[in-house]
Amino acid sequence: MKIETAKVIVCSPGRNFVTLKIHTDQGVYGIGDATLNGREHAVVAYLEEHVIPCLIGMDPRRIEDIWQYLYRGAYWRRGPVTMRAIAAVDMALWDIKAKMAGMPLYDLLGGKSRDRVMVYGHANGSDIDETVEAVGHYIDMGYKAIRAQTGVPGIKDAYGVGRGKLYYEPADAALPSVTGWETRKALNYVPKMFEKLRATYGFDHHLLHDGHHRYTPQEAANLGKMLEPYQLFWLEDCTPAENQEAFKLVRQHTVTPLAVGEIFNTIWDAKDLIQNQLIDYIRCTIVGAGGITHMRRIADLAALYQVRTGSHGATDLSPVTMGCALHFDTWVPNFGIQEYMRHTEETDAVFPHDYRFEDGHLICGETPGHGVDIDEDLAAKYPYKPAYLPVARLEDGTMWNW
Ligand SMILES: O=C(O)[C@@H](O)[C@@H](O)[C@H](O)[C@H](O)CO
Ligand SMILES: [Mg+2]
Repeated sequence: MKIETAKVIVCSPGRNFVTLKIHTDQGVYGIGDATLNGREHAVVAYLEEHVIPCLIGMDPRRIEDIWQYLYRGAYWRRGPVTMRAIAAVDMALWDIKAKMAGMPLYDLLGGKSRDRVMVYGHANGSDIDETVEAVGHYIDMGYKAIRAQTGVPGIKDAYGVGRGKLYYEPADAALPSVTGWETRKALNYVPKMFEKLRATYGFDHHLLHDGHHRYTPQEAANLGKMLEPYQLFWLEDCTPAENQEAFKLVRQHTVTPLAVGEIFNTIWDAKDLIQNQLIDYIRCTIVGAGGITHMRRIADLAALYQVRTGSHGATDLSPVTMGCALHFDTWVPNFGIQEYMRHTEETDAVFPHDYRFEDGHLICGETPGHGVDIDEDLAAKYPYKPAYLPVARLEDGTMWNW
């Protein structure tokens, strides 16, 4: 069996997506997600110029060997561009293998460990009252777990506050928009939001919060400690994780569960955090961390240390990643939770899929493969539009972490 052709499809049905489609000489094709929000064309070039020419003629059944070839063979290994390109190839090859086997991907991975996958949605508002109302909207939609983010008085465009009710798209401008940040103001306001949320809705629902890399380790420890009475499911990205050691300081001061990893792209980014049990959930994604092949390694390492998966699932991860993630989540023994920021109807039309939302959970389909396809004719109607993620500056103009 041979890879006959492969092509990259770039489209923008509501937001930009990069999709790799691999055709084999047996008439079966597979697709993979290669979207890197705000840097899409870097991955397009990597795939078209440096990966696809090597793939032609390879045996698509040799998923592991192709993964090792693309990882070790690049010499310049790791990084978000390289690993997203490898992920797209990997997803497409697993899609092909499952189609050839006539089984849904979760079956090929080892079968179901659960029938459905608990997800969390994004509730946000310009202030505490608006966010409390938004959380109520998610509870009414049946969510068991809800992330809550609020605007903060005195901070321009604080992280996580969307423009619409259900959809939130941070990549909002043809050049990076400038947002503000001031940690002290956030530390004085965020705990009040969770106090109001628990007072309003009690403790029956999981509440989550994303620190989005904004705090120093000491500030993150302070926030984690202040949130303890509200029993969060997790505090995410509480401090930048390049220095994995930093989480020791946070862990010493708080029992609020910690989650990190959406910007990680290999197991090496997470190894010390997991082995030293500095986190409770690993947020790596199939598109961000080298595909299903590498995500299995990350999940298996995490399982040794009782760390559970909590994969990133923002709108900038295409339905192809969501489809693969749901099959993975249905199989993986140490599953925690799956983020699910709903895609727009335009996006869902370009990427027909068989997963469905029900009672606060997602259920993957039974179609052979990962259950997601791309309508190329419809995709062509949505040309790429440059869109950057914002940047963040402190009040004195210092560049900060968006
Ligand atoms: O946890 C999350 O969902 C966020 O961190 C993301 O929405 C993140 O801001 C975007 O994926 C960036 O493209
Ligand atoms: Mg996040």
